[in-house]
Amino acid sequence: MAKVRVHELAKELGMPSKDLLAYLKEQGEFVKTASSTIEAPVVRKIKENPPAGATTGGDAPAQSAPAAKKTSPAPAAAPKATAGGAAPTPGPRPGPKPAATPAPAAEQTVAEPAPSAAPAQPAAAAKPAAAAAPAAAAGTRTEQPVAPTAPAAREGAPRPSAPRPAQPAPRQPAARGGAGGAGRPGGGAPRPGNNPFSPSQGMRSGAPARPGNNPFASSQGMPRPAAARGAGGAAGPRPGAPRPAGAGAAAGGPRPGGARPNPGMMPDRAAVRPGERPARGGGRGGPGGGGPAGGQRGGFAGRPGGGGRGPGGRGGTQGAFGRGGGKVKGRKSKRAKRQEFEQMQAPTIGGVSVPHGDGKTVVRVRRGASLTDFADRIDANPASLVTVLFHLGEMATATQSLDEDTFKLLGAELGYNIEVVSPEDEEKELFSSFNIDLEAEEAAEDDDDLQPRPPVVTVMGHVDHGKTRLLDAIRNADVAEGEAGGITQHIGAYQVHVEHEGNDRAITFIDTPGHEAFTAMRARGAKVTDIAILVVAADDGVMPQTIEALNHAQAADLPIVVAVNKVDVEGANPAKVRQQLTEYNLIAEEYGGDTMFVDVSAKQGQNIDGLLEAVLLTADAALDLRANPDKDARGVAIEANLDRGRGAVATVLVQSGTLRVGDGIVAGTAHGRVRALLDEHGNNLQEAGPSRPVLVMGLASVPRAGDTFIVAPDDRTARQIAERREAADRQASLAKARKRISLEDLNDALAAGKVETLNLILKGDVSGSVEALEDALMQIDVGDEVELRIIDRGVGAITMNNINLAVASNAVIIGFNVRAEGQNAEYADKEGVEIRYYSVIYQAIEEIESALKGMLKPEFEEVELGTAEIREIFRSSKFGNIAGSMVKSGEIKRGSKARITRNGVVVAENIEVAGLRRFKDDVTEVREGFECGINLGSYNDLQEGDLIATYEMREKPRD
Ligand SMILES: Nc1nc2c(ncn2[C@@H]2O[C@H](COP(=O)(O)OP(=O)(O)OP(=O)(O)O)[C@@H](O)[C@H]2O)c(=O)[nH]1
Repeated sequence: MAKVRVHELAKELGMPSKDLLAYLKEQGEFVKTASSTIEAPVVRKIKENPPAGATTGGDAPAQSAPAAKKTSPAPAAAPKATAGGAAPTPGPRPGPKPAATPAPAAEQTVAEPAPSAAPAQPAAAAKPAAAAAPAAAAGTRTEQPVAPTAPAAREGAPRPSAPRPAQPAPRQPAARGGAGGAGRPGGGAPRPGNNPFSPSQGMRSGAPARPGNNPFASSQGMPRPAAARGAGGAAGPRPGAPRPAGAGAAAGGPRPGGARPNPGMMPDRAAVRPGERPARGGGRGGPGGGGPAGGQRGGFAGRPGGGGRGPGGRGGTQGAFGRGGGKVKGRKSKRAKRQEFEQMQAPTIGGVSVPHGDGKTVVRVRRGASLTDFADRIDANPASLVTVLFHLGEMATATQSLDEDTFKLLGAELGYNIEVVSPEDEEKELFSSFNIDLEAEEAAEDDDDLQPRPPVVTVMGHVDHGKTRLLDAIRNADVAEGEAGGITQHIGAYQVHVEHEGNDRAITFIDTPGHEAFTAMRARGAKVTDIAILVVAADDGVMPQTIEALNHAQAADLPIVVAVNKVDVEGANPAKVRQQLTEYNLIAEEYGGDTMFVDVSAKQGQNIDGLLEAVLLTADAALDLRANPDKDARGVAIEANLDRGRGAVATVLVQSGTLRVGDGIVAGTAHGRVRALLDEHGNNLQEAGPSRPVLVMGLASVPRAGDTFIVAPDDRTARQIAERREAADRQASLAKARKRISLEDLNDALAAGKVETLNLILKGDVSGSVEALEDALMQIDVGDEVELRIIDRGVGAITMNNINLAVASNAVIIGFNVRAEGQNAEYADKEGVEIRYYSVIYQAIEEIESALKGMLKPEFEEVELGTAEIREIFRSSKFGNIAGSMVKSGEIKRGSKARITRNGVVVAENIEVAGLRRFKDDVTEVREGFECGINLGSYNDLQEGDLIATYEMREKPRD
């Protein structure tokens, strides 16, 4: 959901922005100006509880409840204040269950009684209150009585956000359609109709509906709550529905679950709340439902040769409703193109020639493969497969990744048994061909083999909240080793030692802050991190990337420790951070949750040991961190680069086993023999055990961040594994590198073959920058006319191979901090290969973006030059009809294009002004207010009163 700004909300509430701003500031929200954004949960709260001065906004029950609260805060707030000690207790982290700090309750409701009640809080009374706090916090909103005893409170409301799943509200299908009114009756069943894209319609009417690759399906992408999907009738009881689905009824009365936070408070879920959005019937049906019919009628209503100007000419759904006649853009809209496509008859399978299997032939494709990949395997034309798939009721472009179901469907039709192989399976197969079975190896380990290992931690959070500073501070707090500030090398990860409960404990930190790197590694299947530290600046609060990081960490099932940073800054409000995060299911221990929040100042090095202790406590409580050190090492490459003096160097994290100097190792497509191991202090190590990050020297090439590594039984095996991986990568890289054109769009399939492509080869000094550059380039949006393909990428100098590939595929090479030297440069020159060198990523992106824009076909727009009204028709045997006209506006130019309208209706267009005369003289132009004779060449259907408008097409600059 888009964030709401202060002035927008103020408008909605019918009050001046500055009053709302003041109110928000009073409430402790981080807003500065009227255009500051407000978090969704806060918006909701404000709407439910509008401040004094609001004239509208807030639904009925919400308004009445807060009104009661506002006028008589005592009943709600007083018990809480006395029972709970309502003041936040910022500062150093209190004990695991400290005297309760039910800050949210205090803040959200009435601030005044809190401070006075706080200091005198006896510890004994605080304990039960601590557990009751969240319930109390939320309960004040609806004046629901709060159970005074701790156990009851725990059961009823263990944590403010957690109860979502605890209160399943069975959906009542009947209520949905009826109450909503707008809901399509019987939304659960596919509507019989003309949707050619429905897998359950058309040629294969028997095929069951299933999630697929239909770009129009609303249910694709991230799984969404059942309520969000159109055909949700089948969803049954929906856990977490805070109010009954009979929304009509629920909207009026107080919410049954009102005492708890509900999903509506979560910004990302607010959009799918059941009561607010009538269910769409059948995801696929939605936008396309009226499409074909509308498109056709629109087309017929328009002039022949539709798509031109004139009434109904546009041929879109507008035409279907009798509107139309608007200006036609230079390009057809996606919708128009789609409708055009819909109007085409679905091609029959006999119409295209595709090789058929015998029903048993097994074809293996990689997960994420496209029709092009499959076409390669069976020696077919990808465009034909697009057609076949279309015929089966699925739309996909030739380069779009298909899911397994779609491949199965296609395979069944063509007589192939298509097996989709995941990268993990591929890896397993590869290893097993060398008699290496990592799973069996692990399964054979028993408890005696496993030794405790240090946790591996990643620091995430919003920009500028202090991630880097915190990592620095932690590095410097390496007290046990007495090497404060002694980490001399950046190797991508480091280990610190702390004294914990009398033991020396190590913690490994990944030194690349941010969830992007973390997720990129995860995407490659590398599970590196055990615990995430979520850094939130206490003076800024929860920000968009805080939530993003949180989601990424939760998606990876990582326990989270929250570092509330910058507590030294004036105006820091650590309690507020705790309160904000409750909305996202991170409940501080102080509030009865199980997440440790630690107030720190990275800048002043304050309470870093507290944070490290929290990491260890969380690791011990939530994880079983053990590994077998007595075997060949297995792990992940964290970072790698090409070093001038040392060759390829890679920082790897050993995950199990022990890595030793002299080991034969293969990491991704790189292999070699470990020549030296260095730690973060630059010390030479002979070996590295589980959770130890080390810099490895001796690899022949540079692995990618996130590549897994293993110690191979011998050098030859290592080399062969690397080569096999490289070959597989090469095969997959072309298809994978293709920039996908908007999923919604099927034009690319139609236009396949016509698409202009910019092929790039990226080379850089460090794998990280090559990846960053590639990601950034893939995000360049240049519309659908140009395709950007990264056909190869790698670390190191620009080689002869790169240049040959560039020659073969007409590609441009981008050298990021690397060059083609000596004869390679000459060769590139000779072959006419363009190599562009950059050392600043943004410059590279900018230039490529403009290059792409330059490649775009010019867009033209029509510019009207002038109009003239025909006053008299002169017939000439030599020239045909001459229109004696008066120029009404602009000027009429010889040679320009003309359009004739009669009573407002276009009767002809694209006619050339062949001759122009003033009296007896031929002229090139005649201006407004003058009479002239216009000759329109062979076009003679002219009448007095017709309007001749002249225009020309001018190239439109791209923005
Ligand atoms: N006062 C104060 N300033 C801090 C603290 N921690 C970080 N800062 C400052 O906040 C700014 C941002 O800190 P960084 O560590 O660069 O933040 P980051 O999260 O790594 O930022 P990105 O790398 O841009 O994502 C710097 O100016 C730091 O000096 C702190 O505890 N107190």
